[in-house]
Amino acid sequence: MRNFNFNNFTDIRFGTDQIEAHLHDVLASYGQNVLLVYGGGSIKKNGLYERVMHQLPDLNVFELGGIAPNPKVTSIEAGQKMTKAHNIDVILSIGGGSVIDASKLIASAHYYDGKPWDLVLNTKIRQTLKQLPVVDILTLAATGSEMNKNSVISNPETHQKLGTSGPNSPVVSFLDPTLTYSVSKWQTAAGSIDILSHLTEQYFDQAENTDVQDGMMEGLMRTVIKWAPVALNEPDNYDARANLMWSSTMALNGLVRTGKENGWTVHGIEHELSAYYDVTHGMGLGVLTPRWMRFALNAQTEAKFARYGRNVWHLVGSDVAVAQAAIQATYDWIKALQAPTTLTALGIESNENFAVMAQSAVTLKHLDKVAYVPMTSDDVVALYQASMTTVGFE
Ligand SMILES: NC(=O)c1ccc[n+]([C@@H]2O[C@H](COP(=O)([O-])OP(=O)(O)OC[C@H]3O[C@@H](n4cnc5c(N)ncnc54)[C@H](O)[C@@H]3O)[C@@H](O)[C@H]2O)c1
Repeated sequence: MRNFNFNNFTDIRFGTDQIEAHLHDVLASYGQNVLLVYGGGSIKKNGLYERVMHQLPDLNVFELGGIAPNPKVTSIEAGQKMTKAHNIDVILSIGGGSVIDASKLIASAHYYDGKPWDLVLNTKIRQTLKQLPVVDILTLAATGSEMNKNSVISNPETHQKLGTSGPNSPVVSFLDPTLTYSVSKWQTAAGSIDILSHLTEQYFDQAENTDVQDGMMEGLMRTVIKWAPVALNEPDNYDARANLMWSSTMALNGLVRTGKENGWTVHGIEHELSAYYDVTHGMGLGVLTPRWMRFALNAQTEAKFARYGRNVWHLVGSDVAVAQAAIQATYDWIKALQAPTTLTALGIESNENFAVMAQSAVTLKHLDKVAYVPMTSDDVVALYQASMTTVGFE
């Protein structure tokens, strides 16, 4: 286990009716001027917007809607202008990971006079800046953005989708599972796959003997595997939505990454897919993960894959048999969520960009050094190529 520092100051308000009980006072404690950030407008259709505004009659609420999935840097620029123009005291972010990610970067950009993309390219600058407080109301269980410092921002002009980390996570996060009843089957599946991927990325890691973290992750993985199909079939099953929501937060609030090397191989490779083809993040991960597992299984890693098979999938048998069956079980679970199982099914018809995407993933994520099983750009091209068909899995 590596050395680590761990703290997380996000105040979680989990469950129903927390918005009515606390939202007003939480926001007012930071000031009168609120920037409300949201996405495509589903909050206006499902009544959440009215419900929130009803709580805030005495606050000055300015609105920035239209944050797109895979949020674009242009939205951050718009938010930066608004926070400065209206002397914003606190950001209220309502949505999934895209909206919360965008809000956290806007919160930093408020204290910066240059272009927000500078802060993505150079996280060190961002770390020296103050950050507006971000209060969020989570509407989709997936990313853990509600309790971490990360944002992932896209720049379509440069074909880049990059992670950036701020000094603070949201100050308060409202997690009401009932708000996720309206999440579509597609997004429920994508979010659940994202949660599982966050866990496998941290579980299969160069640091050894991290039993505290691995045991917690096995429990979280079993939870997602159990409840995602239930949420898909019964969208308003509270227990399913509650377990998915809390596992998404716990998977990426920093707790289980402690003491790890944190190679995050598949995310680096997926970010290139989203940057070039704007695919749904979780769906890209769902296609790549089983193929990456096949790549990563070797004599050195077999015992860890067998542990995954026994403790997560309840498989029995020899190490090699359990390891292979666990990878197939991962693929079958993703398929059963009605998720695409090939890049072709995600609309990627040609391999023309694979070489440049692979090179970028290896360079940005140092996949040749910190990955669980180091990868060259040729390995990544082969992974993209293997993800074009179901050969080996069907
Ligand atoms: N910050 C992090 O640590 C982190 C981790 C992983 C991924 N990400 C990033 O987060 C983004 C993905 O976020 P996401 O998976 O939460 O999805 P999202 O925020 O992009 O939302 C996906 C879609 O679901 C809709 N939606 C949201 N809530 C809904 C609801 N209650 N009912 C109906 N529709 C709803 C949105 O309008 C949107 O169209 C990607 O850019 C990804 O790279 C961030």
